[in-house]
Amino acid sequence: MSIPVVDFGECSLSKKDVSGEQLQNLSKEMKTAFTEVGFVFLKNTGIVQEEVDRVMDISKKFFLQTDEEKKPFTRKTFPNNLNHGWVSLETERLNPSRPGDLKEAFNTASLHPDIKWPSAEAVKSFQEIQTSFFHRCKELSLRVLRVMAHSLGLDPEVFLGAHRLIGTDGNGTTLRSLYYPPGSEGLQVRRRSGEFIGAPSIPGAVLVNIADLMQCWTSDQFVSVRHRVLLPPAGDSSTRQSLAFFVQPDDEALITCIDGSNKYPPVTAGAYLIERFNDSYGRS
Ligand SMILES: O=C(O)CCC(=O)C(=O)O
Ligand SMILES: [Fe+2]
Repeated sequence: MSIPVVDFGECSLSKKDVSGEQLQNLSKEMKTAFTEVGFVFLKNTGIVQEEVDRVMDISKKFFLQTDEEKKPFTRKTFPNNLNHGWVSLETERLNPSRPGDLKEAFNTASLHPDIKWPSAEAVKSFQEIQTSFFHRCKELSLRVLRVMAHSLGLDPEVFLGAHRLIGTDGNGTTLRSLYYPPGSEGLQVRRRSGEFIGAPSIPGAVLVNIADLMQCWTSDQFVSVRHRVLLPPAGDSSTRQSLAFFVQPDDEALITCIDGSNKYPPVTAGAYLIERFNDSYGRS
């Protein structure tokens, strides 16, 4: 059993409008993936491998600089957005019962004009590349959110209405470039049966993860499942890179179960995110 692959061509970014009728089949396939697995690969999204490679390349150039060169861009030093910036090796701990994660990251969380961007010769186009890819991911995410609502028979605005501020400091959405030291094995996703299955990357495809807040919002109709990147086997010397776009509702959006139940208490998206940061970076 592997992660479902769905053709998103009907809603591709290369198409201007999407009619309700075209959403029918797509919605059905996405619903199955999100209710049974929690992850889905989307093909033909309009985001192409060349764009992804460009972001990967410039990110790698950033990571290959010395820690001294990266330090001025450290996360938590940007007053208008505390999640923006560089996360050094072993700073984050996504599983609180384990040591720090073996990875570096760069979070593009703010597009505010006051943000100081890396500008050394090797990474000159860093800002332009990260920013334009952020916008592409934003557009795709809005389309995915619309299909999600459609698939549950809901008003298309139910999720979109809470994602009006992506790309501003009133919304926590973040493009993360991740860089793992040599040998980290690929991503694995846990099935509901408990076994971990591989999620080997498909060139040109986008992997969508429901994640915890969306599970709460949909009252457990969509499932959020554990996933992990394993430690390297001894002797492997290749590094691993990935790009993750963490879509967040607007900070002030109140997330309440869409079925009207009280299965999860209402929470604003901003408060929820701060709580999760405290879990993975330590309370401050
Ligand atoms: O690197 C990956 O493939 C997955 C990263 C991830 O799941 C995360 O950063 O939350
Ligand atoms: Fe993750």
